[in-house]
Amino acid sequence: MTKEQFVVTATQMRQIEARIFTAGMPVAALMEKVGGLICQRLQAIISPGKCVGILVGPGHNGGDALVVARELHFRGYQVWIYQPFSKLKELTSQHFQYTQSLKIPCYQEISQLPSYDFLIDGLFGFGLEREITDSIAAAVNYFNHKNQPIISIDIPSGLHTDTGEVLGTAIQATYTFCLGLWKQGLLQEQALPYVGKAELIDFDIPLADIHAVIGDIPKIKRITQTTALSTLPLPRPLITHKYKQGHLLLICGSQRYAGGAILTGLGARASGVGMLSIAVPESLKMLLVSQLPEALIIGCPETETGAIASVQLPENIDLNSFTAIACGPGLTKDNISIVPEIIQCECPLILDADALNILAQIGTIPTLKQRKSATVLTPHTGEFKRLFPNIDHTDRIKAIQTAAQESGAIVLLKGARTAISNPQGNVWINPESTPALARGGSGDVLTGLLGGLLAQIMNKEIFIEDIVATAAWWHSQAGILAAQTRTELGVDAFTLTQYLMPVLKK
Ligand SMILES: NC(=O)C1=CN([C@@H]2O[C@H](COP(=O)(O)OP(=O)(O)OC[C@H]3O[C@@H](n4cnc5c(N)ncnc54)[C@H](O)[C@@H]3O)[C@@H](O)[C@H]2O)[C@H](O)CC1
Ligand SMILES: [K+]
Repeated sequence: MTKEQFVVTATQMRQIEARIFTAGMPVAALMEKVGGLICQRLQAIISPGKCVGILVGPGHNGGDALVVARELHFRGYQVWIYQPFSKLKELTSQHFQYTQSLKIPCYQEISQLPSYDFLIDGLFGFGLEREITDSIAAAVNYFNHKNQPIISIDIPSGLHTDTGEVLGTAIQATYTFCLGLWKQGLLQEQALPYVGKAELIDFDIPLADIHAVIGDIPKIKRITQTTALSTLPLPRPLITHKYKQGHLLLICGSQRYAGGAILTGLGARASGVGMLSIAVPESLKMLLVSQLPEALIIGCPETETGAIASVQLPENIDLNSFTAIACGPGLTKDNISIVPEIIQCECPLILDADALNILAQIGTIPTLKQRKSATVLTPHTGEFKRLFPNIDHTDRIKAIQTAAQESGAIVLLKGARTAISNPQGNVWINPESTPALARGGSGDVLTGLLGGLLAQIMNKEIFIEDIVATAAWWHSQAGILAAQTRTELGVDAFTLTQYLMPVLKK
């Protein structure tokens, strides 16, 4: 595992650092090393001679900031310090004293502050214990309103290290330099408006110390490009044929939502799955054939509202001839017998969109209890609350762990920070996405892509959860790439399908 995959709480970080100190690394030496690494990084962002304001807190976050202040001062930046605290930790106080002997200007009142080009936020790190109030809160709000770039050390001051919630108020960082290991709060949805562009500053924490504290297999992992690409069925074996590359059945579409079937099919196409069958209402059959000539389109009997009345497969093909089934996009809730009809299939089953709404209607847990094979649910927040109305939804990570554990399914909760949990409570968080994906149809593409990937891993030692994480990563990277070229307004779902391949090429 690479450092980028780990996610830690404040307690875990404190325990890991305590091991390093007990092993003999002096605290001051670590702070010096960290301050030097931050300074190196800052010099790549702030051109020489610029004016840099440094916010200094009472703890070691402040200590880091003072090391940075001193080093930027020696490198010719115009540095001033804002340090409004009366009591500082010993090491922080020594660093503060030295900056004063270097005549680096220091202010206690925001009214006296000079102008600045950049602000370094060293108020609080993972030692934040309570709400930020009074003059500190006023200062944080003052700096936020100045609308000038702020670089937060470790965590934007004011954010809860584990939950990402705002304690009173919080710095809205342009960049967050997270130190050593990713803090869990930075990956929480509610932290998004405060974290800005986050990067990890590795200060050589020994892997042994990490595993000693968080165990051999961490409960919560951050999806990275390395882990995502490692599970793709690439390269393909030289000797293969279309039936060995999986056979996916999509059950989707209705006269009201024909496009959902097409988008799901296009997502599946991009996955490279060997055989693709798409069951749609009979009246959509020719439309799908025209859009996806390589797919086997199955025209099903339809209700008078134009929804699939039942999944009627051609003779000698039954549900168990497929290596994955995905059901839901564009289905409508007109016919709720579809879910019970397919729930017994022996291959991995993905339920999305209206299949989830039907599942919620007929009873999530009792229905899923019938499953003998893997099930993946891909709700957005609204569908998730309907599926699991009785669980606490405040902390998204705990909510999907509970839902997965109660239902026995893998739950992928879509959002700005899509999170995945398996029934054992292992969690994968997708750390990057784009608001460009917040459009109708994006989810259909993900369902097709995920279905196609799941269909290809049969009898391989790839965990289903890893493929689900890969699909989430791939889908969001396509959105990010498309938004880069077409702006965040230019990523309609069809365009998104066209950017799936370029992500792999990249
Ligand atoms: N542990 C190390 O040696 C290293 C830590 N790193 C950096 O230091 C911080 C963690 O340092 P710590 O002193 O534990 O906590 P903070 O600097 O975050 O400050 C907490 C400090 O502030 C007081 N406090 C907490 N909440 C409030 C509040 N709402 N209002 C006022 N005061 C508050 C609390 O009593 C503490 O004294 C970590 O994030 C890193 O930045 C180094 O990177 C490596 C060495
Ligand atoms: K900070």
